[in-house]
Amino acid sequence: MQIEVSHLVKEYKRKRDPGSMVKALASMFHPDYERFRAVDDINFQIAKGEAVGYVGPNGSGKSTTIKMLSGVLTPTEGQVLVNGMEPTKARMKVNKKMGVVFGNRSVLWWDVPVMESYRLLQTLYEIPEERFRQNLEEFTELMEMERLLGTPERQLSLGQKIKCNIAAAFLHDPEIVFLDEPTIGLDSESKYRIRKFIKQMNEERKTTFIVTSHDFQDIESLCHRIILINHGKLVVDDHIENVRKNFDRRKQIRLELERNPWKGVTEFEMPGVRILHSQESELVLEFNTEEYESMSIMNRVAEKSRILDVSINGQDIESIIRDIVKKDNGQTG
Ligand SMILES: Nc1ncnc2c1ncn2[C@@H]1O[C@H](COP(=O)(O)OP(=O)(O)OP(=O)(O)O)[C@@H](O)[C@H]1O
Repeated sequence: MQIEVSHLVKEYKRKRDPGSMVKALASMFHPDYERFRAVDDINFQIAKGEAVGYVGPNGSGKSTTIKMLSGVLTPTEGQVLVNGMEPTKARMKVNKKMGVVFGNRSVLWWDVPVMESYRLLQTLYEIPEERFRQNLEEFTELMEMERLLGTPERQLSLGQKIKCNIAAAFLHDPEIVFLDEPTIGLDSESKYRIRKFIKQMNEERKTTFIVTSHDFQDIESLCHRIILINHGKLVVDDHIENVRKNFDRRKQIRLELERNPWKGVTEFEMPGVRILHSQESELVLEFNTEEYESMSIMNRVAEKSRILDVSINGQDIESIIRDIVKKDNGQTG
């Protein structure tokens, strides 16, 4: 396995909630700290060439995990091995095999042409000239960035900046690349190009990817597997298709009716079936697949109106994940 994470824990200190105004004032002078687990006993393994979406709500511990995988933070307990090495102990060696792309941070120098930044990275990572040239040629062609190389970063648009940062992350032929919100703030054309480039690197070079993103189109288009964490604990680790199969609980039926008897009605007569939309001839219902089958709902509708057309949709992965998190938090609905 290329990445092995076992019983990984990271504890931070945070100020204890004082509970009352008086205590809050007192705690300004004598703050009372408590330790809490941002990452709490996580285990997973990632093989070379996998593309994994590491997802979870804000504050669930994603960045903390990635920082431990890349050797920036030392685990409180447990172990991370990258190619058999502990990242904090062999930081230079491990870093040479890694690349990072932060959608909202840059590794390029603000004031110098992009090419000069690349040259500095070449020196830093000791990239042989021939390899550097081949990679640069391939990346500039794939992401159409020839014109950008002579421009300082400060003059680039957000999309151009991200393209240049992505190319920068791949110049030293990393085996593992961390992508943190790689397409944040981009238009759909730039998103498409960037995702295409990343997929190509994954398929042709077998680069391993760990993607943390709140944009589930990134996750769906780039990753085969999802690891979901919540409050620092691992909740799901499976192929996206299995997550869809095992957790898709809500379906929507869109019906075109000759006459819609539920027009202006807010409740459907079968408990638990929700009316999402009801117009002249269109009715959209949502139901839980553990409670009902689509046929029984359609039969009930057909008792009152002729059905002209019907389509049935499952949940998208984003709403499936949202439901799993809600359930894990002990919420319903
Ligand atoms: N240096 C730190 N000191 C104390 N607490 C921290 C520190 N860094 C993060 N935390 C806390 O640890 C928890 C996990 O944070 P982390 O940044 O790993 O979450 P995340 O899943 O990456 O969130 P987001 O999606 O918002 O980026 C949060 O409660 C956060 O406030």
